[in-house]
Amino acid sequence: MDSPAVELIDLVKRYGGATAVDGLSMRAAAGAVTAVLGPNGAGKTSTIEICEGFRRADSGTVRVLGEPPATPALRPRVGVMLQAGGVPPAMRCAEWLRLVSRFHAHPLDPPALLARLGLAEHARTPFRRLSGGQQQRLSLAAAVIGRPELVFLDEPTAGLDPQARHACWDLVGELRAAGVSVVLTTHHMDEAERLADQVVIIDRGRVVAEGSPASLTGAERQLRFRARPGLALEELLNALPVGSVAKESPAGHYIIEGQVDPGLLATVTAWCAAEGVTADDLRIERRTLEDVFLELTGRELR
Ligand SMILES: Nc1ncnc2c1ncn2[C@@H]1O[C@H](COP(=O)(O)OP(=O)(O)OP(=O)(O)O)[C@@H](O)[C@H]1O
Repeated sequence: MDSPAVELIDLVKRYGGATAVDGLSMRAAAGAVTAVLGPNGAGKTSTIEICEGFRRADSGTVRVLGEPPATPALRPRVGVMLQAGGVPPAMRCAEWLRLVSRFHAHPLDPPALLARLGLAEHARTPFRRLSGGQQQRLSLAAAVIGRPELVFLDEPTAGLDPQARHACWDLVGELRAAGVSVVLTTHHMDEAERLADQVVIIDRGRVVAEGSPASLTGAERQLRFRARPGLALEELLNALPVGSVAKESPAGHYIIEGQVDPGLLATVTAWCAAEGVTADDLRIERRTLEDVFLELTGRELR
């Protein structure tokens, strides 16, 4: 097996008395996109910033491209996009990218990269005058300009408009195609499903699930529909085969799990008709990563 791009064993990070990362172990495969998911405060940024060498672990083993994280030789090999900051406020876009490019032996062309991320017309704009989404894009450009072997992207599409989000996804796809290892965090489950080869879900500083999006969501299908809230699901369940599950989550959104076949579909629609209920958006689909995420991490706010 190829050596992983990132390997963490029993990682622990404490802030005062609070344990943010609590014995976390994971591997990010080389040449793959690994998405680290978790609720607010789960420990994602702490973990990523330890890998980037910006924070120190209290205990555990961290290997980044086979090296301890703060090893100077890693700097040209690893690209980093922070959640915020890192760029001097008065620095103009093009100037910053040119400066960062000088730290690398074979950088991408700064003007071409600016154009690629829709920042060409802001080349002379100081960082502090960029919008939040434009600042994000400049940080993304700086992370990849050195043609790194491994890139850490902490919430790369947070606050981006749909066009910029797609540009970011395209860039991640190209990095992957070029054999670059990508480790990213995101709160967008659709983004993880679309981009990631491997998903690691963490909660309260520990890994609660990992695998490919398809292995996490499974092959089972569900029947979903929308209708007025509060339907008598116990009655519907009586009409369904034993072992079926019917739930309302959130209010007015219904999910039927079990042997989803023509018989089940007919039973549900007949029951709805008898109840005088129109089942809107009736569809059969696989569980989404968001379903799995909520099942594993719960619904309470963090
Ligand atoms: N510098 C710090 N000092 C004290 N506590 C911190 C510090 N950084 C993070 N924490 C705490 O550690 C926990 C994990 O934070 P972290 O930023 O790693 O989570 P996260 O999963 O990245 O969250 P989010 O999705 O909100 O970005 C949180 O409870 C947070 O309040």
